[in-house]
Amino acid sequence: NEDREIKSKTCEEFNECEGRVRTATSFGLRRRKRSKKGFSTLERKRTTSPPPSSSSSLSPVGLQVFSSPPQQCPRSALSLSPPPPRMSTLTALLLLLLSSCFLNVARSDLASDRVALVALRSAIGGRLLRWNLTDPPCTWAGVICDQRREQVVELHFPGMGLSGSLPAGTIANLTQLQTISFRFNSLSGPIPPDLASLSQLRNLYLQGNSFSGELPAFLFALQNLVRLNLASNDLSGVIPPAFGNLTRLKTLFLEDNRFSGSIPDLNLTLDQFNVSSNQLTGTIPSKLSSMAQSAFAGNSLCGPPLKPCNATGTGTGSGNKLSGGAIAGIVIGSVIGLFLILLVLIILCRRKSRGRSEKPKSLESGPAKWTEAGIPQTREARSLGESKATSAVAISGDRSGNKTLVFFGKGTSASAAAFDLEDLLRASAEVLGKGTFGTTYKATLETGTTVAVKRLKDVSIGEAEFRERMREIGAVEHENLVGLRAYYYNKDERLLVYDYLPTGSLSALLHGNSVVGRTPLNWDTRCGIALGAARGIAHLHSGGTATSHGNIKSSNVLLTNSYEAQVSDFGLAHIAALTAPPNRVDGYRAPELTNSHKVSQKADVYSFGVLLLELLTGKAPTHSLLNEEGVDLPRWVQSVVKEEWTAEVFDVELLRYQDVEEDMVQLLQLAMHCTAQYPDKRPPMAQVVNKIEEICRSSMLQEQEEHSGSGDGSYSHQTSV
Ligand SMILES: Nc1ncnc2c1ncn2[C@@H]1O[C@H](COP(=O)(O)OP(=O)(O)OP(=O)(O)O)[C@@H](O)[C@H]1O
Repeated sequence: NEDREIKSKTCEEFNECEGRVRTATSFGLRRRKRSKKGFSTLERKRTTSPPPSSSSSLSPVGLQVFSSPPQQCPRSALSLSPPPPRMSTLTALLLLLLSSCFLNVARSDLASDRVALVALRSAIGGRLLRWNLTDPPCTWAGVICDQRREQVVELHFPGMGLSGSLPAGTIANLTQLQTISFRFNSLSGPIPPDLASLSQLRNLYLQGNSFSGELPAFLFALQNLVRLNLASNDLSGVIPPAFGNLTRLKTLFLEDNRFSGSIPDLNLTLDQFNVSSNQLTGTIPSKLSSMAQSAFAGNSLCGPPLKPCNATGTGTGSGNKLSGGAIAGIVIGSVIGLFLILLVLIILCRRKSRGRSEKPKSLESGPAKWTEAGIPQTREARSLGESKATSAVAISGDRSGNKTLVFFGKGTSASAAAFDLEDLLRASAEVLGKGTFGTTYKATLETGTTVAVKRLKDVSIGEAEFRERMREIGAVEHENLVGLRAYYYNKDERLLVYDYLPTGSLSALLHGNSVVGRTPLNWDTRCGIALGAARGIAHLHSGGTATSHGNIKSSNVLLTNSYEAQVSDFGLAHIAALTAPPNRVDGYRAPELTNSHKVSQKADVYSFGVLLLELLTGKAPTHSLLNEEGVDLPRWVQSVVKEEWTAEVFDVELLRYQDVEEDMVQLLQLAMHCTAQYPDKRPPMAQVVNKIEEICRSSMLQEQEEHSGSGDGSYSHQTSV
């Protein structure tokens, strides 16, 4: 009876404690799966060791119970065999000895993990893995331990410049590893034989290295593997049918290697699969026919989803195989032919349009100018097909002779009627980009003033309504909003004049061509941008429930010289909503907006959430299909987080800021909150601002101190490398 009592007390304590564990992990982000080894130890322990004396001093073993459903606890307690006779002192002593022995084993587990990590570091990392060896291994960058901090369960060393091959006897000793991410390093040699010992391994990311040789047999004994990414290595040989043994496998990426032979008929239900850019031949197994064509591109494969196979097992076409030279000849011939046809067409078109528009000769050679026809005569403008569309348009004043720009605001470069329409027309212009509402140009006036001019297309609302809308937009002044400085209206042409922000957009900064010397954004800068953009949007929303932006995305977050964010294009979605639907990028659009004319504050919050995810992951939602995960950004992040490998979602650039990891996770949680599927579940923008302030406060304060301490007034966004 005493024994039964003790056991049910233990269960109560465990359940009480479970509540706490749940709260601590309620976001589901930091939770780690418990190891099987832990469970089996528990089973042994539960029948042998005395219960912990209080819930606050629960041993780690006690916590293991919570991985079973709560109701199982009393059941298992009651289902125990009849109570044993009273414990003798000797038995109690023996139990004490056993439990202390167990704790020592746990301690020695971490000690041996530590030894393995140090060996790994000296083999492939050197100083690149900046660990303070006097700290416990669970605090080392990229090393994640189980909840009891007794064993290493995950290693994340993406893009850290690691090189060399993994010697035997290093990671083999980290027996509880569930996730290994060594992606985008320079590791070489065969697939590490040490992996054979890691029976708990679920996620293995070795893509973007120089591993070579054939796929080893031990890989197919890792029964727990769910995700395997070996893309972009130098692996060769065949794809073994033994992959079929990995019954839990959901993701298999083998693209960009030198695999040959055919794809085996795997009896697996894969969510993600890619073998493109190898030397594979033969028919695609029917089970893989639902995958995208791109998953097989760059091989000599046939069958759905590619073209049907002929008798020889290659793509349809003539039975006789064409030689490589013949194929190359045909391709080159077709390209040249096509090019010539295009050239003739272009010459004909240009002659025709020249005749029609009687373009002044000086424009051909002179500096790019806005002409009286309102055409910025730059090569870019012409290539965008603008000349033709606008050649009949003249900003020569409407019938009433109105040739004036209407100005708003005060005291900035573009305001205070510092120039008139004539000045604007004489300015040299450069296309910045073509968006939903028209084309935006950078116009440099002869005085040296630079402004951004948006040339609206397809606005069919009446003049009075247009002018009223402009008055409303022009009245909005906020440091995080790109203010409308002036506009021009006549029945054929509408120009909006804004301050020009030289640093460009967040989109260009995050995803711009990786120009040499491009500065990656550090954590503080990203925090500041998130906060600035949130404040700008919150200011718009403070104008009443009917006010919303309607087109929030990273190309509409512009940056000042000191990397402060200003949100642009506000108010335009409402104008477009009255005419044509805004061409909002799907990746930012809230799921409830099936009718793209609709805009709402809650939809803005969703778009802003996607923007936060973009800042944190470095991935562009518009390119979601190109993400290796092949899903939209919120869904992808959710799936990664659900699988408990949170660190994987963050931009590689951010992974070096280990001291703000908690802040990053909190911002990620906020982004997920903003992108909740149901609008009611999303927080209002004012709340979002408060939360970002709270999350970013410490790092921003620190940065402000450094800033004021530097005394030169400059703001550095350089990443400390
Ligand atoms: N005031 C400005 N200063 C500097 N760059 C600007 C300014 N306004 C717009 N841009 C840049 O010009 C380009 C075109 O902008 P535009 O607003 O026409 O299209 P978009 O932002 O790509 O799409 P959308 O029209 O849907 O907002 C974008 O790269 C944008 O970042």
